[in-house]
Amino acid sequence: MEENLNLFTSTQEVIKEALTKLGYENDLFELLKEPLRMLTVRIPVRMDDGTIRVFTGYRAQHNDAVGPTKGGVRFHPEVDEEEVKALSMWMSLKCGIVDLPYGGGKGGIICDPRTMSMSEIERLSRGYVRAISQIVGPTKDIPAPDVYTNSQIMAWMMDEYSRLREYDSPGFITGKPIALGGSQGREKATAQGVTICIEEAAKKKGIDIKGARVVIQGFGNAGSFLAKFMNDAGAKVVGISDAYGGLHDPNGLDIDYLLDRRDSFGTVTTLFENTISNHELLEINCDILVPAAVSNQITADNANNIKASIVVEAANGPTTLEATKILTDRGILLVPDVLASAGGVTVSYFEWVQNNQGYYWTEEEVNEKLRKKIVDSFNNVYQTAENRRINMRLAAYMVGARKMAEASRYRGWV
Ligand SMILES: NC(=O)C1=CN([C@@H]2O[C@H](COP(=O)(O)OP(=O)(O)OC[C@H]3O[C@@H](n4cnc5c(N)ncnc54)[C@H](O)[C@@H]3O)[C@@H](O)[C@H]2O)C=CC1
Ligand SMILES: O=C(O)CCC(=O)C(=O)O
Repeated sequence: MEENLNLFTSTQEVIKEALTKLGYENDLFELLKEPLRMLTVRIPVRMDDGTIRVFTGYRAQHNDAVGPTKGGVRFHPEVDEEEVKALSMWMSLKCGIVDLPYGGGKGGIICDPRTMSMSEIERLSRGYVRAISQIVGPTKDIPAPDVYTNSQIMAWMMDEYSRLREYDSPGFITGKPIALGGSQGREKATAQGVTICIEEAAKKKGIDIKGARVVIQGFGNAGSFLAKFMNDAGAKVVGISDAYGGLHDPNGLDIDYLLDRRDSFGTVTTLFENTISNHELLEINCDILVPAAVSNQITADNANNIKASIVVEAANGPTTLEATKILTDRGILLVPDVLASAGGVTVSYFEWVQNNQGYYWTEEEVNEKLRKKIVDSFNNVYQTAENRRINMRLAAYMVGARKMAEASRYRGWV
């Protein structure tokens, strides 16, 4: 039988199983099986050569029973409607796992910013905000960065939204530059969260981070800061990659050099000749493997060849359900995306709180609060998995769905 690579239907499958295990009736699954709202927009952009290109964008709002929806915006040529829907559902689960007063949302635009000028990207970002402005806002739905979007893009989006509303609205979006109300620690937050999950998982597996061999797929916001944190902690980062290929050195790569040379899209391997493929990278001998790029990377085809004892999903959706089963059966500890990558949205929440109160915290305060959230969430999910004898993904979905389910019930929606 063909493996299911559809992120939306495979997410529905696990949500159904989690709700059943939590003892909920099918009406709740009917409510949560897809986003409450899905907006598709067409965004005309004048390109630098004078022509007009019309881009397709999406914003999905999965469930707002707990509070406003929250989640990043992705600029990538492979964005599609079903992926955005699944990403919004994962955001609901993430917010539930780290106990934030949010539901899940997510956005995306089909485009390749690597081939666009800065001013084209700015016009596209502003056009997207105008197109979705009716359904977003600081108390409705709060966007943030994701693949190929960054703090500069958040700044343009915030400026456009503030102009439309005619008042300054820093709480409309998170992941902003510090000068515009961004939070200390947000840029590194996703990698911080992943690092804390690695530390907790390593304790469970009796692995010492110092000297552990680490492979990271993706060298963007999540992957590159993670490489730095692992390197600083004394781990040996033996493999990294970007969209164009990977680098492997069993003696450990020079991470500071690579960080210095990477571009703003997380590309670095194009500077080297002896590269390996992303497929080969995942199968390198190592202790800890971190997919930190795109979805459907560990599948039934390669799950049996993974050498790591711990897989921590910094990316959204990097492992299929069949591969999850194979890895779990092989005794590999898989820390799922909805837990491992929740550091980003956690500090985004802190940023929104700071914007709302107009009072800003130090990086130490942010990091301390982040650590507590992620350690507690890891242990909650781990314990649920142990008690129920289920894998960490299903346990995470159970933990993540509970509050949203209760809130939907209290509101009388089901
Ligand atoms: N930035 C954030 O705060 C958060 C990001 N994530 C997830 O982490 C993952 C990476 O996101 P960011 O680091 O923010 O993005 P980024 O845009 O900063 O970096 C993306 C990296 O992935 C590489 N890449 C792109 N396409 C690839 C492909 N087909 N194969 C292999 N590598 C490829 C790029 O070359 C780059 O190194 C995504 O799945 C994202 O959804 C999850 C939670 C929060
Ligand atoms: O920071 C946020 O609000 C959302 C980050 C995000 O898109 C994600 O966790 O996938």
